[in-house]
Amino acid sequence: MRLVGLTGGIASGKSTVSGLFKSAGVPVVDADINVVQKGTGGWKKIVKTFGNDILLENGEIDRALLGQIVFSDPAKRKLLNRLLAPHISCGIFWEILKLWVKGCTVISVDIPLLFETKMDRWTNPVVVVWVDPKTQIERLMLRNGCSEEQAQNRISAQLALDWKKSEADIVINNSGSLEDTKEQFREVLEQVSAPLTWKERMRSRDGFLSIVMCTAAGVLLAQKNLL
Ligand SMILES: CC(C)(COP(=O)(O)OP(=O)(O)OC[C@H]1O[C@@H](n2cnc3c(N)ncnc32)[C@H](O)[C@@H]1O)[C@@H](O)C(=O)NCCC(=O)NCCS
Ligand SMILES: Nc1ncnc2c1ncn2[C@@H]1O[C@H](COP(=O)(O)OP(=O)(O)OP(=O)(O)O)[C@@H](O)[C@H]1O
Repeated sequence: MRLVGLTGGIASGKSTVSGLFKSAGVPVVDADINVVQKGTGGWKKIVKTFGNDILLENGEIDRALLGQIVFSDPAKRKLLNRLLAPHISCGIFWEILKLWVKGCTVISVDIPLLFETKMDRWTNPVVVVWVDPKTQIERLMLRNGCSEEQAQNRISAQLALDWKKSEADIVINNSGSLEDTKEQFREVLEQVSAPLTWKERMRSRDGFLSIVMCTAAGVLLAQKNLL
């Protein structure tokens, strides 16, 4: 099984490229999916830590408010990351397991903080969706309807996109048109669809064992309230 690590910077185009993978029939696991949904372990920890004021009337997390808090306060962001880390890795693990049981041989895993959380060890290849800084900030401001300062705060909350680019196995430059990106994607799809070499198989086996161990450790620590 090949786990493609899909990452990039905020608003660099990960979801756009995820969409291309899905259209090509490659399943995508989204790291963020349901992690703060009402009633989940992640939701409970957020309410316990940030209080009931973080909830909307329907009991869901007020994402806009939580985003404002954590993207303007690095200590609170670090705390949120620590609270959610075991739930995120656990969620990714189960999604991969379900797809593996179904017989999927190539799975794309969309993890915005792939390098920050060191999950790049699990995946091969690592695909970084890169965008030039000016376009990134313009797209982020447009999509989120936020100021330049707010957009910059969110960009600064992650490792530099140019550094991620330098660590990538494959780079998709999403600074141009959607058609440009689709053109690059066609080549990427060919590369990731190629059978794994022996070296890659060993690496993915080690990666899979790391996922199992990290998830088990995370769940155990979370149960003992050590996280
Ligand atoms: C803070 C939250 C509520 C903001 O929600 P909102 O709907 O405004 O943004 P959304 O979830 O679409 O995230 C947009 C992008 O922000 C970036 N981002 C999200 N969380 C973080 C974080 N903790 N640190 C740095 N960047 C982040 C990612 O690039 C992500 O793709 C939400 O992002 C969240 O719950 N984050 C914590 C989960 C997490 O760490 N996700 C990354 C998993 S690898
Ligand atoms: N090539 C492109 N041309 C024009 N607009 C684009 C292009 N690619 C993405 N966009 C737009 O830029 C914004 C960010 O793209 P996308 O949501 O795919 O990024 P992301 O990396 O998944 O973002 P996030 O990290 O915030 O989840 C969206 O509004 C999207 O429609």
